[in-house]
Amino acid sequence: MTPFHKMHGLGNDFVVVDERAERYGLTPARIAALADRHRGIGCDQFVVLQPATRDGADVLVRFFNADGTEAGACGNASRCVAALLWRQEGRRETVLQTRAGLLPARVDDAGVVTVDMGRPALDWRDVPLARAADTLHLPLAGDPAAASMGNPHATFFLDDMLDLDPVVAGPLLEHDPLFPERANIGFAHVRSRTELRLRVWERGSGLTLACGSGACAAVVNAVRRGLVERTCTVGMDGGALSVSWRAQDDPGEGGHVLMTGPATVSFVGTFDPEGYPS
Ligand SMILES: N[C@H](CCC[C@H](N)C(=O)O)C(=O)O
Repeated sequence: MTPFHKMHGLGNDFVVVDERAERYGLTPARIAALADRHRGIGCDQFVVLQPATRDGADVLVRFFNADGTEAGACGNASRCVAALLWRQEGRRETVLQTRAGLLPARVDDAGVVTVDMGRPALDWRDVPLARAADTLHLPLAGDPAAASMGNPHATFFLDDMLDLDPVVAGPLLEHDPLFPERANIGFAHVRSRTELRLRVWERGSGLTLACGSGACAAVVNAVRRGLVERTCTVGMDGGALSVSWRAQDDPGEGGHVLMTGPATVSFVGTFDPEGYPS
């Protein structure tokens, strides 16, 4: 049997499996079956811990969406992994090795987690887009902006959150040919110079209660457009994150995006991988 932790960050929920000591034969098909909310455990993303392979990293973290596809970043799950390592190993500060790079994380006395999500990528090639375009104003109806936090995000800025329904517009935009690797689609409303409202249709998982990398991308894109200050509260259906895009000349974290918020263990359990299609 394979042990797991069921966790969430503001309701964006995860199954976390630790493969640092043993591999469990987790194929994309098996992951998708385990992520299924009726036939499996159910989660937005499936998170696998493996031994770090880079100097300076404490753990390699891989993120898989509910459809079994692997993503380069997952902000909410990154906070959850940092919180789990704190609970299990007593380490407040850890470095997560992800496809987006090495992400330093810190758990404070109240159990609130800050992850340095690194620098956003703003060039069309790095989002990526299928052709050259201004990532501040994509050639799409609704004039979204795009940025990568190690995963692709398009952010729409709405006068009213009801102007676009994420459940209707999200899947069409996720699969737009402009996004060769698909995209996470953010629907944002600027409440003030320091507050955004956001809903995200996530690539490979659909509408989630919160999206950490999406909150980071939304703040980056809003700052680029001059809509907000560099430190913002991002309110999502599941709750709020604090996101700060450090100025380029900031000592130590210049140009990095810091994301702060909660991480929760819901329960622990076990499953038999052989009981799921490989
Ligand atoms: N669906 C995303 C991965 C999870 C992102 C989200 N759960 C977060 O907290 O950042 C993608 O395919 O890039």
